[in-house]
Amino acid sequence: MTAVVISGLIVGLLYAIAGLGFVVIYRTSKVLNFAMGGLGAVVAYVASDLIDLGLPYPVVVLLGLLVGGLLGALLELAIARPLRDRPHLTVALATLGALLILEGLVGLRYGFAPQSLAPAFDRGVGLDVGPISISTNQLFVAGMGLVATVVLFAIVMRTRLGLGMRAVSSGPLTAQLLGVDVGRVRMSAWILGGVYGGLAALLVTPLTYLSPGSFTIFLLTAFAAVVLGGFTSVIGVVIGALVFGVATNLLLTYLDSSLISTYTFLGVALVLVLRPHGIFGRIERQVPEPSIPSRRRAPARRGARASVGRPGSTDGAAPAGPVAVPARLRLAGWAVLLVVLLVMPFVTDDRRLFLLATAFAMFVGVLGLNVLAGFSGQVSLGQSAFLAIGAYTAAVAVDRGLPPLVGVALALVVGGGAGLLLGLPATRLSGIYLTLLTLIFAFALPELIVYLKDVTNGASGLPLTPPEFLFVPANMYWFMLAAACAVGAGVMVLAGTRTGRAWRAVRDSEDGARSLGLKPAGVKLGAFTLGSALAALGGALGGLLVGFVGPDSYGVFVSIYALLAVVLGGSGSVFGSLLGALFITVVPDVTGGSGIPQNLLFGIALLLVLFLAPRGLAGLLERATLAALGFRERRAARAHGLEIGPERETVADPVLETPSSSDRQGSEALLRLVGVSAGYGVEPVLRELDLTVGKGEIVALLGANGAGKSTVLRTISGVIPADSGDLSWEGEPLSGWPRHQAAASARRGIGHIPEGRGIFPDLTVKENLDLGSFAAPSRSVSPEDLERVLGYFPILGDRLGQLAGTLSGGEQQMLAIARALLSRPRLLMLDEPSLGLAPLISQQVFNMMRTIADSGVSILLVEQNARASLALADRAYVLSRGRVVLSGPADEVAANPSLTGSYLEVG
Ligand SMILES: Nc1ncnc2c1ncn2[C@@H]1O[C@H](COP(=O)(O)OP(=O)(O)OP(=O)(O)O)[C@@H](O)[C@H]1O
Repeated sequence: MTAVVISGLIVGLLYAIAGLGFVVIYRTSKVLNFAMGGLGAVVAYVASDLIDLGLPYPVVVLLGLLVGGLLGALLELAIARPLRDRPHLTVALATLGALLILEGLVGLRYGFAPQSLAPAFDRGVGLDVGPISISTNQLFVAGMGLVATVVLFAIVMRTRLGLGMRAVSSGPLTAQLLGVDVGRVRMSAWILGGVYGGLAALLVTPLTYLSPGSFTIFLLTAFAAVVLGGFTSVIGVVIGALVFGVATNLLLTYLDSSLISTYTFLGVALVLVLRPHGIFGRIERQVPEPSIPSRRRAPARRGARASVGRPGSTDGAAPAGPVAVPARLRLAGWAVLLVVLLVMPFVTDDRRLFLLATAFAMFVGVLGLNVLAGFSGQVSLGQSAFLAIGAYTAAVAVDRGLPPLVGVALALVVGGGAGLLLGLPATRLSGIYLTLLTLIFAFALPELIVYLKDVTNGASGLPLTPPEFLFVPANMYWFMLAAACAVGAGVMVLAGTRTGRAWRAVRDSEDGARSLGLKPAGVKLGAFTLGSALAALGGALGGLLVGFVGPDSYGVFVSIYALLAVVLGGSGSVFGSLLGALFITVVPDVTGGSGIPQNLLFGIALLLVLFLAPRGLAGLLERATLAALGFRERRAARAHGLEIGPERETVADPVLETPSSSDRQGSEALLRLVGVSAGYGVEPVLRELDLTVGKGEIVALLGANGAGKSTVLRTISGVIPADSGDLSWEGEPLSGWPRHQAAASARRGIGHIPEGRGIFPDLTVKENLDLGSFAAPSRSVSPEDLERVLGYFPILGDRLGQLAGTLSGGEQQMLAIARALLSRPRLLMLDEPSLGLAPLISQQVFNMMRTIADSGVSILLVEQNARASLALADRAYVLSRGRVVLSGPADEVAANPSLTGSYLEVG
């Protein structure tokens, strides 16, 4: 028993190392890095080469870690960075593409046959404790595991980089405003993740075997262990991995070891149902931040909004698309396709017909996954299991004497039932937890099939002989085509109904869907059930084609290929599913003899699509057809009565008084904006704005809701770029600063406390204050600085060890100001500092601003309490629809009769 626990702990440490690599990247970039499996494979093969060269083992390990780190950096540069403005799922899929490429390349270089990697030490006994003996290699693995865990814990909890990582994890924009170089932090995390992935591969491979895909299989199990523990903390990951390692070892020893994945699945399902964020995890609290659309995306989004749910959009509405395809054209496209498919049996040979029939069966399964992932936003990796359920249902039915077609019909029903059962817990989970549960299900099912050998004939499989008329290849083709047409048309019709709209509403925003009166869990469960039923049908059809079903045909990689087909073809598109299914069926057939690994081709295709054609091959084809027919975006949109981009504002801007000419003078100006226009999409929010802040001045920025006040602050601190005009800081242009503009401006002395304060709730008060050091001139917070700032806010001194999320609203505001002051800003911009504060606390905050200004720091204040801010300020600007309509000394602005009521209530 003790020996089992000890070896379980060692396996657990291995899971922990791999898991830490995952988590460090996930926390900072919100990307599930599937490419880690390929990275580990490269490291292990390089190590094997180096050992063959006769290098000493420590050198091999060091070089292996170096390769891991370099690959981590490469993945960040090539995938995470260019795709950083795209949804996290897209980036995760891109890492899946990278995984396939890395595995393919490794296979090309070293072959796919399993090999062994020598362990660091031989397996001789290293330690005898009573009856238990631990091998030297086990001791080595345990030692490395412990060191790796402690080192990562120290980095995350005790270093400046770790503090930056934790800040980026819960509020990347806010971290930037504090001077954290988010790009550099993320790069460091990917390097660290690569090193940990490499280390895990070096330690695991000698215990198992070496093949291009072996480390990926280990990683997927490690992933289960990590999510079980809780994805949010280093300690949670380690404890979860250890518990998982010991539990699976105990199960392997004392229960039937052939059902290990099934037990794992049941255990994980139970934990996730009871604790949806893992045993030790909790929901990571995020700093509320505005979502800033990237420039490139903005127009496409408008297009997407215009095209979703369009009547006549028979394809069930692609998720995004700048061009709305006229319904007639779409119908004509389908008609042409149908004609081509109908003439196929008369123009091609039996082999090709069989290939196409296979693609149609695959299409049914892929469309099932598209209903789940593309239409309703649930990424499942369990599709292979449902394909297996369908194939086996039909085969068992035939085995019991039922006609094959009845078996196929039963597959649909049983698949739907199984989907309903798994969906009940799964659809209540969000994001990666749903993916995880379905992934483990996919692992467990082939094993369960072998175990239930009385019914399934175990590893030998079962025949699934089709009815006699299907022995003729052309008949098989017609049959599969008819099934594909029926399913495709059914999903298209459904996508255009209330149900389809509900899927898309839940996919786009669960909260939004709830506000429309929908129940997201029910909608998702419906989609999950349908998706599973279609997968099972696809599985049964596939079984009929081959005439046989066996457990080996339904590994997890089949799920990955199905997901690949969805994305390649076009997520949320029926036509896309057909193209995707054709791609994954036909391409391997065409390239089979070339010696190029299939994964390499799939990976390259996936990356190309994700980078160049986010709507998949279907979108690409659609665009090409429209271009060939002379459609242009705006013309196509107008043909549908749609408008791309908002109407230009026609209401004249009321001008109270021309801005004071002193704005354009003021040689002592610290900050100067001249003719600045800026915004978030196509239309500017700020229009030709002039504004200055002098040294030591308090300037108030007033205006009604939506006038653009926060946008002015965001433009100054570089959160959004100015479209035109000049911004200068002490006479130097602001735009000349490096890329991470917000971090750069913080370091140059522009402090920006955003609306909502930007406090990191899961960091302590002291850690929040330490973040002030990132933009400080000395890049550190000296004890004197801390004492000076705590002198302003003594209450914070008593709360240094407390989590900032537990502070009162007033204390949080004080913390935000104190943190900003620690970076020694020369201009402090505050956005609604009194929002939600009791009058007395508000007054204290205002008094503090006066003291700060008296110490030489300029203040630009956006404040809803106009009377209080005018009383405090030296000068004021009044904004309306992004233009300055009144400016001057604060008392003159306050006295202006047209101010009251027109733009804001003074007082
Ligand atoms: N993150 C964003 N993405 C897209 N548009 C935005 C974003 N933030 C603001 N806007 C738009 O810019 C305009 C100005 O908003 P802004 O928040 O600057 O106004 P404000 O004067 O600060 O208003 P409030 O007092 O209500 O905060 C509004 O029309 C708003 O819809």
